[in-house]
Amino acid sequence: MAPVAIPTFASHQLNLLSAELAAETSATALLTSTHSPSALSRAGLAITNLVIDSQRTGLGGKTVVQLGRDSAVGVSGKDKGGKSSKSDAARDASDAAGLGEHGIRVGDVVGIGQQPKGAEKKKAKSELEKSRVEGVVVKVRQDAIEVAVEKEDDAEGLLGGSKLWIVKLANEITYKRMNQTMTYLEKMEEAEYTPFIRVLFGLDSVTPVPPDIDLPSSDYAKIVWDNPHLNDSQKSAIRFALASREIALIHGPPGTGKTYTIIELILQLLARKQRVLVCGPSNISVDNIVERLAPHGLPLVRLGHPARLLPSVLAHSLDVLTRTSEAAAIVRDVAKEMDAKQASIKKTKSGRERREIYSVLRELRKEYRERERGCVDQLIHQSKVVLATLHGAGGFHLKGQQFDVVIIDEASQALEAQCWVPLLRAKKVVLAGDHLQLPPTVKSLNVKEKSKTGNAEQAKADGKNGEDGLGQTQSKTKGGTLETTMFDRLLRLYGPSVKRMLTVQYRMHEQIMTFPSEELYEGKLVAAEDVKSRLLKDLPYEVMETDETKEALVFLDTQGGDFPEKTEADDGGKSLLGDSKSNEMEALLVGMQVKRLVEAGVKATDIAVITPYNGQLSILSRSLKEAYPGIELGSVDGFQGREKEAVIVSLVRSNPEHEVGFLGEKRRLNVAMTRPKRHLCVIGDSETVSRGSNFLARWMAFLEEHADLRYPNLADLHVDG
Ligand SMILES: Nc1ncnc2c1ncn2[C@@H]1O[C@H](COP(=O)(O)OP(=O)(O)OP(=O)(O)O)[C@@H](O)[C@H]1O
Repeated sequence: MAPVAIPTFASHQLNLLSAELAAETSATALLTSTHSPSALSRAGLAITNLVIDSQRTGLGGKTVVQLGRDSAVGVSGKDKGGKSSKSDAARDASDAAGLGEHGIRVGDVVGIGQQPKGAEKKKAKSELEKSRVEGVVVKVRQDAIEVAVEKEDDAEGLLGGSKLWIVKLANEITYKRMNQTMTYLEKMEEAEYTPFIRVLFGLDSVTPVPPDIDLPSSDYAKIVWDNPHLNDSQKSAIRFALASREIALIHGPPGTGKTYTIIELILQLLARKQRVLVCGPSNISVDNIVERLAPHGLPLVRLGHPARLLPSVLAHSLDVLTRTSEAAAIVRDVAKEMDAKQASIKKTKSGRERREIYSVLRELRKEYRERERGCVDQLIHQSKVVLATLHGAGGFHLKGQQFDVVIIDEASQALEAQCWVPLLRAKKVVLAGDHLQLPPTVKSLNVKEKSKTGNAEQAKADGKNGEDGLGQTQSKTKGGTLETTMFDRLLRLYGPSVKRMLTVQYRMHEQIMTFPSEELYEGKLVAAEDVKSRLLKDLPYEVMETDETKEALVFLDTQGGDFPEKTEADDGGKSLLGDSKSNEMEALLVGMQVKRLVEAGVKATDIAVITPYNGQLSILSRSLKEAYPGIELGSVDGFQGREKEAVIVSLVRSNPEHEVGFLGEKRRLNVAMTRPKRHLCVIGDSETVSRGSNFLARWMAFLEEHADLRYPNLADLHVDG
């Protein structure tokens, strides 16, 4: 493939990103501007009638405000809390009331504002904008919510005495970082391009890795492995990543131990005195690595808002280290003083007194920041491994820092612009991912062509015949869409010579693995000894041997037209799910299969039902959630990265026109069929599905030949109830 002009690439990315941000924020903005606080609260996007219970200095010197229900609301005659401290009786009453049902979670960005009163409701948006204080939710309890406010001084404005409300906001920070990075790339003079940047765009060729690194005669053969259990493909990938000069892709099909391999790679790089920055697209992807790396006792630092980190990795968080390390003693003193001042605000009697305290607090905060800055620099400088989300690597903490290697886990789930945030600090990159599973979720259809139905699901399906496994949508559009990841692009630019594939999988029964392996992974996957013949009947708890539990692969073929699909909009009117498809008869079959598994002794928590269609998901939730507590129901997209002992896949599509919509996307099917460990049950109409693409036709043929094939009929459903 031809080299890419960097300014053209960057400006194309900027366009795509602005369309994506617009798609993300328009929904929130529309809601907050057109709905009253109480309507937003009913929709789970806001919590109303709040007062500040308390304030404290939280992690990283941030002011954390705790908001609780205004005890005057709904508890007539009680003390109106929030001024000094609530009376016990009022607190009991408000505790009992709690915050009610809402969808605000730890890590969400929220706005806290004065709640508009009745007549002002129409002006809710402008009121909110004026007085809004932004922050990140750090704790959610039944009766209170804690928010770390962004600009500490703002908290002052919230103490005016009137009722407050909080509303969930779109998180724009990730876009800001991507935009800054792309703008920087766009404006770079050619003379400023580093050799590494030139290679990433194909302006210079990648340095070839010596061909003998896996041979016993090579120096790389003498590596002393920290983990004695690595398999050969993992060792080879690590040698390759160590030997490569600029780029190494570690291709990890489902269950092949990508993260496992990355841990060893980090240890090997450190042994070679390399400075490493490890990133992932999500907090959980980064925490997963911190958790596995921490037992090795290395000096490591995890950047990121403490509210968003797993409790188990908090001890390595920069914010926490800034408080607990020796270097931090000097910072702690100021924090203590700030806490004392903050606590004294509650006791103030006049506005003047309060203002005085705030002015002292401002001075203290300035000092705190200066001392913290020194401490942070020291901590980061000492750490050989720094871990952050991709956009987190763009924060001020890493300003001026350079790394020998940047490792990006789950790279095929990351937007390319996101990857560039850490890469501007690097000389070499190792990307671990699987471009044959789903790419990052893109909300805007941006440059994708709309299908004749104008439906997003259908538009995605345009890729159904893309035989490269990536779908056509990306290759159709010059410059690609946001779904084209850096992993994809580098693979197209340089071909397989820049990657190594992990080939032993530790998840699936051999029979479940065979089709995806043959079709997508060149037949190279091997099932590890421990998993290749594991069945449900061998679970470590008592499970009866039945037709279900002794089979790894079951196919319920609903061909014949008795199990027709339905479009939500067929009911008349546009439902919230748009025109997502569903299939009620198929949902009954799913119910029947779940019942059989549970009756055989399989725990509901070991079963997942997944389907590509939200319409189907909502039917399944109605019928299964209550009957089988603990069962997991999910969309295919939402289940990526997960696994379960038994998985039932409901394909939904069954129509005389043989249309398959976005079922045609290979990567989605790949994710669906590679989630189970011991049992995969596929339910679908082979007549419709096999006409969707060659891939689907081959899958149906494979299932007919190799699965335990059954042709359910309506009578079965009545018998099984
Ligand atoms: N060489 C190995 N020997 C034994 N077990 C292994 C080996 N490599 C990986 N595993 C096991 O395989 C499982 C998957 O590993 P890991 O979580 O690292 O995979 P992953 O590729 O990151 O996962 P996913 O496929 O979900 O992205 C883990 O339980 C891990 O312990």
